[in-house]
Amino acid sequence: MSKFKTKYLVIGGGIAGVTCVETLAILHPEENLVIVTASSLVKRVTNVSFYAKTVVKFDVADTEASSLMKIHPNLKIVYDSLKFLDTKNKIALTDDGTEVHYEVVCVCTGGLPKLIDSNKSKRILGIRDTESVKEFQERLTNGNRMVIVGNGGIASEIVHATTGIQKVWVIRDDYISATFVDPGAAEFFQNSFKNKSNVNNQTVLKRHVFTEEDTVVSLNKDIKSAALGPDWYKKLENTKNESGEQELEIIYKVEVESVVEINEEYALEVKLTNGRSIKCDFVVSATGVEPAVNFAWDREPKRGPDGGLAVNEFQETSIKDVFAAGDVVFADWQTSPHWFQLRLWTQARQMAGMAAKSMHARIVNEDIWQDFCFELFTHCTTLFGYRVVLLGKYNGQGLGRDYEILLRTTPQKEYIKFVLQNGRLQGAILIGETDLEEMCENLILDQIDLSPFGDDILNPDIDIDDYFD
Ligand SMILES: Cc1cc2nc3c(=O)[nH]c(=O)nc-3n(C[C@H](O)[C@H](O)[C@H](O)COP(=O)(O)OP(=O)(O)OC[C@H]3O[C@@H](n4cnc5c(N)ncnc54)[C@H](O)[C@@H]3O)c2cc1C
Ligand SMILES: NC(=O)C1=CN([C@@H]2O[C@H](COP(=O)(O)OP(=O)(O)OC[C@H]3O[C@@H](n4cnc5c(N)ncnc54)[C@H](OP(=O)(O)O)[C@@H]3O)[C@@H](O)[C@H]2O)C=CC1
Repeated sequence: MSKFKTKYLVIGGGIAGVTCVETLAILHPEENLVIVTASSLVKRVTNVSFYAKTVVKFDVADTEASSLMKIHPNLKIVYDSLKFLDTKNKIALTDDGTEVHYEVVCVCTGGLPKLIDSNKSKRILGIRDTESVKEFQERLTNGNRMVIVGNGGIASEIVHATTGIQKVWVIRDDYISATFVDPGAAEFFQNSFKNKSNVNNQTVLKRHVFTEEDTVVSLNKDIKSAALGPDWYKKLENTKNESGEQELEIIYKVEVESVVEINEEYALEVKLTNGRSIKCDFVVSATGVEPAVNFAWDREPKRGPDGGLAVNEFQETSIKDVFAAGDVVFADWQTSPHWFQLRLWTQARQMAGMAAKSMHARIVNEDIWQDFCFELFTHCTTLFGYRVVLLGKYNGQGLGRDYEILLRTTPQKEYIKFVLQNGRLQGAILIGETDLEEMCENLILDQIDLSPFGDDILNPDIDIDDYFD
């Protein structure tokens, strides 16, 4: 049994754990730091580019955990899983019996896919790490029909990236990609992938006083490695069943009632709440994540309603000197009006940077303030081949019924939505190469009254940046 003594301890080698190590390497390189990671490959952020002060795009790369020693001279890596955290005596115990005595610890154990009907069949797949993608690729190569359940990031990416297989996409909303966009943007995406050659590219600009009800109008119209990163689905592009048919059917406003294994041409029968049944080779359950608090404690910390470790604005749990960051966390502070939690790379990175600063401040006995990045929700991603930037309350989240939406859309080129309340910008969806990120960031953060500008704010013939220079 090995024993280590350290000031700083980090648990988990995902983006949160590694960012915490990297930040501590800058803040306190002369102190000892131990990372306990269940996987020898860890995630590192690379190619960071700033679209605005808080709008950051980056790549994520798998790297050997040992490479972290280059950035932190006093780092010790324990390749094992945390089994028990004794927070009174400040000892972390791993599966193989290693004891790490720490002063401050940061728990970054991530999340696990939350599957529908997970006990019933091995053919219900969740996507989280490299191993689960390999299994998915095998099923894709040999399958003829899959059912995709869920309407968030993973489902949208799978629908876009897979070919040569029939896809039945089962969603409980009445428009696609509801986690990230609104019905209008969903229509923009669908028109792009349905009718590439037959689109009138005229720009349409309109203002509409929306209520929340309007925004849902039918369009008819056991963790072993870290979560994947932004470009994971590119691996799927070369995985095809050459003899398979390419076909997509979207079934709106239904849920899965049951999934039964059958012994017929297809191995599964999926029954839906609308009475329909679909036979398929496998199901992808892209139905969200749950926090992975997969170890025991001497005393239970406060948890959020989703089971995540509740943390304050300094990323500290209800147990002193126990910090947490990333998907395992529930943000339990009074958030700023334009920020909310979504389990994303960006937030794992931001929370881990904050946790590292707080841990360092505790050790050196300094005061600290919450980082500026928590002032504004930002997410930069790619959906259906388009750059998508989401800012603030981009879907009117929590604004009640009293807000306006200003839209500008040019089919196949861009979709821009401003969410305004009392004439002030509260959020925005920017799809395509709009170049509006910085202006929107400033307008939301400064809460400038935009009523004098009317619809000119989004008039394509006017350079709106000039107004605010
Ligand atoms: C398919 C997919 C695509 C995604 N795409 C995007 C995207 O495009 N943009 C975006 O912003 N976000 C994306 N996300 C979300 C993003 O990956 C997560 O929000 C982020 O990875 C969370 O990082 P984390 O470090 O908190 O957790 P994880 O990445 O899950 O890392 C947790 C780490 O802890 C380790 N661990 C767990 N338990 C223990 C234990 N007991 N002891 C020791 N180690 C342990 C694990 O091995 C792992 O290394 C995607 C997620 C998935 C699944
Ligand atoms: N490009 C990006 O930024 C990407 C980000 N990610 C992140 O990775 C994580 C995992 O992605 P994903 O699994 O897509 O999770 P998301 O949280 O993005 O989406 C989950 C979806 O599943 C739906 N859902 C939940 N339970 C059920 C159920 N029982 N039946 C039917 N639908 C259900 C949710 O609906 P409802 O909202 O109604 O609960 C929601 O539409 C998320 O944190 C996500 O943000 C993943 C891929 C890409």
